[in-house]
Amino acid sequence: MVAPPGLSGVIVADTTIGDVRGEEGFFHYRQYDATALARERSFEEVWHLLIRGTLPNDTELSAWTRLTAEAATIPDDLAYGLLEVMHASAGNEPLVTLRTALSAYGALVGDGPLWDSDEPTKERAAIRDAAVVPWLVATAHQLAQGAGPRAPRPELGHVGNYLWLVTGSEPAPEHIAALTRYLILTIDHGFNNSTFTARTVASTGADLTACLVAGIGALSGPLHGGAPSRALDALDEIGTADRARQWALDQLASGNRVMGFGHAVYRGPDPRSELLKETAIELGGASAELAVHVEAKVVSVLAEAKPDRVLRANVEYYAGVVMQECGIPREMFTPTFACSRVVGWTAHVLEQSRDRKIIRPLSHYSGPEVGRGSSPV
Ligand SMILES: CC(=O)SCCNC(=O)CCNC(=O)[C@H](O)C(C)(C)COP(=O)(O)OP(=O)(O)OC[C@H]1O[C@@H](n2cnc3c(N)ncnc32)[C@H](O)[C@@H]1OP(=O)(O)O
Ligand SMILES: O=C([O-])CC(=O)C(=O)O
Repeated sequence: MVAPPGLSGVIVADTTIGDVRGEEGFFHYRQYDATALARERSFEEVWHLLIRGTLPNDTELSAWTRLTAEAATIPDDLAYGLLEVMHASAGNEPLVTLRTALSAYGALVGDGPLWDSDEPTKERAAIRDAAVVPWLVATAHQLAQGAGPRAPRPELGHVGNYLWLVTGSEPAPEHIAALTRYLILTIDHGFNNSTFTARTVASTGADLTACLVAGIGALSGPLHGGAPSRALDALDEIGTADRARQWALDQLASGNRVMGFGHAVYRGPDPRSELLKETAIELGGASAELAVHVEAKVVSVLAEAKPDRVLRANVEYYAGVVMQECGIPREMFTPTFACSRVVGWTAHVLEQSRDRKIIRPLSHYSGPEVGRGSSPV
């Protein structure tokens, strides 16, 4: 059996974490509409849902909030070694420093392979790694600016604390609300490339941090998580709405993809893009207005160029506009995405680790003919 290119449309695992129904333009976490969760719930509640399988009641939420806030603090005896590594990587993009720092943190903590761990140990590692990523990301950014790390402010909640760590200012309630929506919308998304990557590593029984570092690597590419800053760069380049159509035509004529458009699974609107568009408009600002105009022009140019494919704005398009309005610098867009997706990766890694079957497909050899005994001489 030969799978289609990119494994498109192939089901490779069972999951109870969530799903994307591309034809319907719908996705869910566990048994809840993910966009409803993004409108109504806190990040901590959805995190609990992904890891423990249920939305928490008040008592569970208090305990979970305490647990995750404690896990977000690097123990003093490890902080020095970790900061040494991060300083050495500070000249890189924050996402590169994140993957380096998370790997170093995993090494300092010294978890064993998932294969040998019991469920409570695996869950502890999952919470710890996901909790610490926002601080690592924000500190990577601080070090790249030649500044020192900021002390976490857990009383602001997971999202408010992240905004504080990145911007150094008291976060506005509307920015916390907007970023919460974005972060909940991007926690998980079926078998996207980075999640599949993390699960593939998990299927070998490797340690949990190794799975997450692999996921970060996958997320860094422009076709996956690396698009929002490029989408915003494009808006800057376009400048005014009247230039959008020609700009899009030029992109296609040069063989370029328009970043923030198209999707591997959605065959109509991406529901995340619709909610983020609403959020961007609520936040106001010139970028949102321009983005709305440009979206319409780009969609019509793509429809002319690819009449047999519906290519719409994906989650990354308005993500950049929302993050910019919240005061997050452009080089921090993909690292901010990593802060939410790490929760999805950990849920998937825990699930995959319960299935003791290694993921190992086949390839079709298409080189010169060869047989037993073929040798270079
Ligand atoms: C969180 C996320 O990862 S969301 C995705 C973020 N990435 C981007 O925004 C990058 C731009 N978009 C893309 O590159 C693609 O749409 C992807 C990677 C998201 C999906 O890729 P695929 O599943 O291979 O796309 P799909 O099969 O729908 O492509 C169909 C055709 O449309 C073209 N196409 C798809 N997206 C775009 C785009 N944004 N700009 C121009 N052409 C496009 C493809 O090149 C393909 O053309 P072909 O038939 O001549 O080969
Ligand atoms: O599902 C995908 O292929 C890409 C995506 O939107 C995501 O990972 O959020």
